[in-house]
Amino acid sequence: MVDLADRQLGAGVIAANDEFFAQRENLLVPEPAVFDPQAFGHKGKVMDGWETRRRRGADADHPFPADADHDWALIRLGAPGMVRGLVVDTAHFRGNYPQRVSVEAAAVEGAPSPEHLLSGAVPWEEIVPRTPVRGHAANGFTVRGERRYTHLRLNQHPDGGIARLRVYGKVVPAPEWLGLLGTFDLASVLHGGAVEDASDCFYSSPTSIIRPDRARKTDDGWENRRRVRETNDWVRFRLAGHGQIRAWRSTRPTSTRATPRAGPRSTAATPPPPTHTTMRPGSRSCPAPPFSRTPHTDFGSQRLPLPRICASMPSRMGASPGYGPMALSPPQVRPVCWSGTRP
Ligand SMILES: NC(=O)NC(NC(N)=O)C(=O)[O-]
Repeated sequence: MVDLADRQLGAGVIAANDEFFAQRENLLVPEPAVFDPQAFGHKGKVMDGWETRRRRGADADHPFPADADHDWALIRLGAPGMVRGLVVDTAHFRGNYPQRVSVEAAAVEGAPSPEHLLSGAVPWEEIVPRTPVRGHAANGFTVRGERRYTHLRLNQHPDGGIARLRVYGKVVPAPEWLGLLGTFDLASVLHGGAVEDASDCFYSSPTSIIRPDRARKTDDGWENRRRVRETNDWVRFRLAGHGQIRAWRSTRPTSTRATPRAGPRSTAATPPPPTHTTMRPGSRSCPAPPFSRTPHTDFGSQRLPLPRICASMPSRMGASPGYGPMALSPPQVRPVCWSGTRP
């Protein structure tokens, strides 16, 4: 699945009501959050995340925050789509994480301002109800529903700090936009292409090679582990829809083949990946969602690509290992149990 809130797809945190201790933009930094125990600034502990000030009540007669008091951040998704899962990562926020979080979502085309999004004219739907979270943990939520969203509102009740937000889902571009483009990259994640499977993801995810941005360094690409065996490494892509191939292009080391041999689980005679294709407006077909409709608590048991890819990236994930399990199970949204405990 794709992180719809990936900064490299164009996602951004466009507003927040408060960012006293740490800036909202940190929420979408691609790398794991870091912590320097010696780093203190004029306001307090330097934190890698979005952290608001502590709330108090309205006056001496009401010393504590009211039930409705909360802090919020507005996120523009890099690509519109259906949200399947969220990770609210409170890494390194051990005493200053929020007591509860909630997430709302809306679909507004174009580039709406924060003022417009908050004006009351935009209908927001709650996709994660107010739910207690753990500190220094990756708090995972499964989201069900077929609605397509462009923006999220992340709320912390009543205040606190969150290191990272990841929004996993399926890209659903506007059909009118694809029709206007005419010829476009049918494999691109921005247009709904996705990686279905791959022979190896040891160093990095193969989704890297269908991202719209240019690779800047080696780990911006797909790299498998080095070994000798009977087959080449392979990736199976799901294209955005049926299309007429005009051209295709790949950037690869010279020793690899343009037409990969089918891997053990790939479809036979897989053609080379198309990149520039024409799609007839309205011809796009959405594949079945990767989540089942039954409640579940574990991404892994649903055979989702996320943990499999993460699990096969020990060199990267090793930088921030361990996420505590959660015991909460609200009706529509279920926290995901992750193995291990943060050090
Ligand atoms: N040590 C802290 O984290 N203090 C406060 N936060 C920061 N960032 O200083 C707080 O508790 O809100």
